[in-house]
Amino acid sequence: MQIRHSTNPKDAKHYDTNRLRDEYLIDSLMRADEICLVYSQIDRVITGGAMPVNSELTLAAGDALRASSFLQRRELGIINVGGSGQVKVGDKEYSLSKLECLYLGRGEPDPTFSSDDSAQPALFYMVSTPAHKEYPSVKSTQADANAIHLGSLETSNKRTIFQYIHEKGVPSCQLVMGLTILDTGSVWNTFPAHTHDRRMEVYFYFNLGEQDRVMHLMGEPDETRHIVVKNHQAVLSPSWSIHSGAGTRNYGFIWAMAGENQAFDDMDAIDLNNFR
Ligand SMILES: O=C[C@H](O)[C@@H](O)CC(=O)C(=O)O
Ligand SMILES: [Zn+2]
Repeated sequence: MQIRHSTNPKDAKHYDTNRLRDEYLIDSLMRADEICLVYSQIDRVITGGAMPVNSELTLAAGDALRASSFLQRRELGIINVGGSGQVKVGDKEYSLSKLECLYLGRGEPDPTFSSDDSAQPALFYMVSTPAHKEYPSVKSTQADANAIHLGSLETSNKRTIFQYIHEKGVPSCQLVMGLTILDTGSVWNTFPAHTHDRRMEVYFYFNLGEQDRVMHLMGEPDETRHIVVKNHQAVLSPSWSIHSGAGTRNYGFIWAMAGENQAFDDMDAIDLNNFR
């Protein structure tokens, strides 16, 4: 598990391209028969990917957590962005097709991941946050999610937000998680951009081709920077940073948040007059 520290916006404005990428970009999450994990000190969020091809993979605590199991003091959200696969937790087995979500509550045994077809491996993206009580583990399909339609084709940002783990959906201690799908011809996400001082966020991009890129925008609203992002890469967004972007085509992204509250609407839209 790679460890990353928190950063201060006063320092971040002096970062060059490499440093920005080292701190905020998670460039490799889906590697065959591996579980990739990044522990960020920003709200202690763990971002990970599991890509089982020829073997079953187990998510274990490892040394960094000093815990008896990964979920001893944590909760976990999993969304599959690949072929269908299985998540085994104790004597329960959950089948996850593309874009289905599984919430695992505190206290669950170490989950194992497998693919139904090694030619079309499952790609389990996951985000975990500290948890202080048990909530039931729940699988949700896209139909179970709360769908919010936003944007328009005129502004190249027609998209649908699917909220899975959130205040009015699957309950959790602090994790809020879902995904957004852009319509064909729409390339902009989360514009006008916003910040939320009470929560950090992680964006994970998917449904991009090899030759596609998203110019992910970050930074304080009056000190914006960009990170060039490929398919299946993620970007950490501290609470002081905007998180937005434009791609070379339409795409999807999984967003996950942790922090002080779970109020999705507790965000501050950027006044475009102060946006630089
Ligand atoms: O705080 C909320 C998150 O940034 C995302 O849910 C926003 C988003 O998916 C979108 O505008 O498309
Ligand atoms: Zn946000």
